[in-house]
Amino acid sequence: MRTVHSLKELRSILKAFRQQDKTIALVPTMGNLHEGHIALVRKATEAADIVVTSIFVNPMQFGASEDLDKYPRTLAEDQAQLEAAGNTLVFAPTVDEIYPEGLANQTKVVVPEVSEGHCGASRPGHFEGVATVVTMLFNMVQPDIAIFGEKDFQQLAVIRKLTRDLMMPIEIIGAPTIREDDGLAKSSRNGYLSDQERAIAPVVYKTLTSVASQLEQGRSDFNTLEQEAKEALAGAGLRPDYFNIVNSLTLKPAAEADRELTLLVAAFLGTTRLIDNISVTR
Ligand SMILES: Nc1ncnc2c1ncn2[C@@H]1O[C@H](COP(=O)(O)OP(=O)(O)OP(=O)(O)O)[C@@H](O)[C@H]1O
Ligand SMILES: CC(C)(CO)[C@@H](O)C(=O)[O-]
Ligand code: BAL
Repeated sequence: MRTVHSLKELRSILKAFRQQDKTIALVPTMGNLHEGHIALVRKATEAADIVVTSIFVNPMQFGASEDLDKYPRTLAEDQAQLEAAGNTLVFAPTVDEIYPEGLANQTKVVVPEVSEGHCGASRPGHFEGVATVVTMLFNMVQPDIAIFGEKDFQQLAVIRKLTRDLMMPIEIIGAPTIREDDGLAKSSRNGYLSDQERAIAPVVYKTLTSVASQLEQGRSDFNTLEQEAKEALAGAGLRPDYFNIVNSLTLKPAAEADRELTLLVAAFLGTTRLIDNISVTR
């Protein structure tokens, strides 16, 4: 497995693979890899000949008061896990390589509708940053396939729409959320939790599954269910950011006639912001 830091090296290696008619899968990450990321890489190895994993903590998607500076950077450990999972190439560029003219002068990609609400409302500019860097990664790697986790449900919807709207010949594959034994979705940010917070964190998934089963049993008073879920989170010591029951495709508030629903949640535990979701068919 090779690691490259420059676009020039990346392009020259990929050109050789393309000349051999190899198919390429891209797994974009911000590093500090865990089993959730590795599941994406394994899926990629089944779907394409060559797997490129990018590791880039993208400053454009972080708000001014967010955790850009403290976000864990663990390249050596990440490389070892990727090698074991059958990854071919790691692309770990510097910020200057990606934004040589700085962030203020950078052309941006805006994805309407699905970027609005939920994390888009709580993290203004976040999905613009994600859509921009993912578009750039797609142009740099030119993959046949790209794999993203369903844990970031709204992000996956944003990327599906941008790929469709910009006519990119890339198949987007979503992969299920990998969880700890107690249900907590694996996330790099779980590492910020104190022992006491870590013990409380599974309440997020427990609340999701409880609301999901009530929907399956026929409840459709969505606003009341959302309110009850936020109260359950607050009662356990979390500070709910949002708990929204939405149409799985549009991410708009659920309507009585909708059959495919997704429950989207974000909540703070101390200073750590956790997100999760679960989908229900009724
Ligand atoms: N538990 C998980 N199961 C499946 N996919 C995941 C999981 N966690 C992250 N991913 C996916 O891995 C890719 C890279 O995500 P990222 O590097 O932000 O990881 P993360 O652990 O979600 O970090 P963060 O704590 O910053 O949200 C995304 O497509 C994301 O959806
Ligand atoms: C897709 C992504 C790598 C873009 O920076 C990031 O948002 C992430 O890790 O989910
Ligand atoms: N996992 C999505 C990346 C972010 O929170 O910035």
